[in-house]
Amino acid sequence: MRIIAVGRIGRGPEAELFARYAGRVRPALQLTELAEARGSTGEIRRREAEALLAALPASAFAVALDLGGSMPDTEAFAAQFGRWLEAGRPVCFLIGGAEGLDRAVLDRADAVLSLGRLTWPHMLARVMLAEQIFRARAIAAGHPYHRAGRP
Ligand SMILES: C[S@@+](CC[C@H](N)C(=O)[O-])C[C@H]1O[C@@H](n2cnc3c(N)ncnc32)[C@H](O)[C@@H]1O
Repeated sequence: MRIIAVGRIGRGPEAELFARYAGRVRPALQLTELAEARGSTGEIRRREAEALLAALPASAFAVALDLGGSMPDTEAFAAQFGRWLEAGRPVCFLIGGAEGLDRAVLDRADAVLSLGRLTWPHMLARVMLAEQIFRARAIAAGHPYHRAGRP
């Protein structure tokens, strides 16, 4: 499984947090970073869309991260993610840059996932996604990391 994301995380707290969660995921969670494009808002979206789609394997099951996507709870996401993995296509999550994802990416996506109605910086979106992927795999494995329900 792979995250294909616009922007380079460099060093810093976001990189440390991403590594903390991504490093625990099995099978390994790969990261492909793409350069942020320049130009007008439309040009940025279009150029970043071209790069995202070029980095996406033709056989991939593409999951676009977008505010307009479905908003499953953690258990539903874990179940859905398990089915995507079992289907055998490489699962690739796509995260946009500051201007968001172009329509072309959303049209290619096999699923569109929202992390909630709040807009997050793209570097934090990648951290939150990595945590949820780790949590989903922990649920699938029966690992006690996820404590379901309220105390
Ligand atoms: C700063 S946001 C882009 C905001 C942009 N104005 C838009 O409406 O999409 C950068 C990227 O982070 C991801 N992102 C941020 N908040 C998100 C959320 N609540 N749900 C899903 N993805 C989110 C998306 O991939 C988005 O393209």
